Amino acid sequence: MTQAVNNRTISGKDAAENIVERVKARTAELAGAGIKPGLAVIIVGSDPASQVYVSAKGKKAEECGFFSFKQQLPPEVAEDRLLALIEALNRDPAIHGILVQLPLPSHIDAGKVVQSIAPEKDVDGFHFINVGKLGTGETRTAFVPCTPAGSMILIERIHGKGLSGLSAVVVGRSNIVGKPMANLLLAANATVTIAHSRTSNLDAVCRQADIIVAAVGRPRMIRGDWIKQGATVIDVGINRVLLEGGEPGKTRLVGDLDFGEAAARARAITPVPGGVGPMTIAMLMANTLRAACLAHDASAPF
Ligand SMILES: Nc1nc(=O)c2c([nH]1)NC[C@@H]1CN(c3ccc(C(=O)N[C@@H](CCC(=O)O)C(=O)O)cc3)C=[N+]21
Repeated sequence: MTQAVNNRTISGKDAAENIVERVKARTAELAGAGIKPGLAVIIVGSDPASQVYVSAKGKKAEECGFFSFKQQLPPEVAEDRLLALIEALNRDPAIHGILVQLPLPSHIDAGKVVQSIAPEKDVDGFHFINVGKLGTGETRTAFVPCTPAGSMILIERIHGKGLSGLSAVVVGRSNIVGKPMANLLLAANATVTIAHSRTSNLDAVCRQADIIVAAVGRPRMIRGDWIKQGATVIDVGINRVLLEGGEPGKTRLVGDLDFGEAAARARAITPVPGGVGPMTIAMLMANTLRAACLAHDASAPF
């Protein structure tokens, strides 16, 4: 179901298509030089949402002209077997990007698994080397996590590349979204606040934001009247909720904000679905292309 779209809506779908077109064009050129970007996605267990995301990633990789490899592992797989698979992919010259779908079952140490991925194949940008590069401004060779990287491109669509003089509030402090998002905003010269569920006067903190990035994973957590008039709103939340008044068991996706409430005050706002989600997948393609280019000393468009 699509939301009412107005001229304040930032279409992540359109922006993602634009990136994917550029990835396809460069991939076609590389084919002439015998280079084919390769993406390996590992999924443990059969969580339905994870299955949907992983198949979307594989499909997009094929659409881009990549070599796409998916390894499905049973939920009870031993950590050692997963680490051995990653080790083999680290050595495989046909693979430029490795993604282990999160979350992992609790008997597996997700941190250990993520850190076992070769930093130059870490297209999720979760390895300490890439986290450190982002934090120190070494963005030429860093892999930036896909969701914040995609969110930043949507922000640039509204504000251009520099955010000097603007106040940005990131609500959420995860290693996957909140912290890297704050680093990207800081690198663009915004004045950045990282808020979270234990922030006092969260409403007042949000109200002073020229740019607000909501990444808490709680439906409608951020209210419309917490949005400063004319602010740019990036809704990273992907929450599946029961459809009120609909067939029992039917669900729909909502963000961390009430779209209607926030759209009434925002200058620009991302919808859910069709906002940050498609950008996450597009940036995974961009990162994989970049990994292949870096591996072959070829120039990358990103
Ligand atoms: N190692 C790892 N890397 C990830 O990047 C990663 C992960 N694990 N685990 C799960 C989260 C979630 N994630 C999404 C990607 C695309 C959409 C997306 O395209 N959403 C569509 C809607 C899809 C639908 O209808 O369900 C949209 O917002 O328009 C959503 C969520 C990547 N993740």
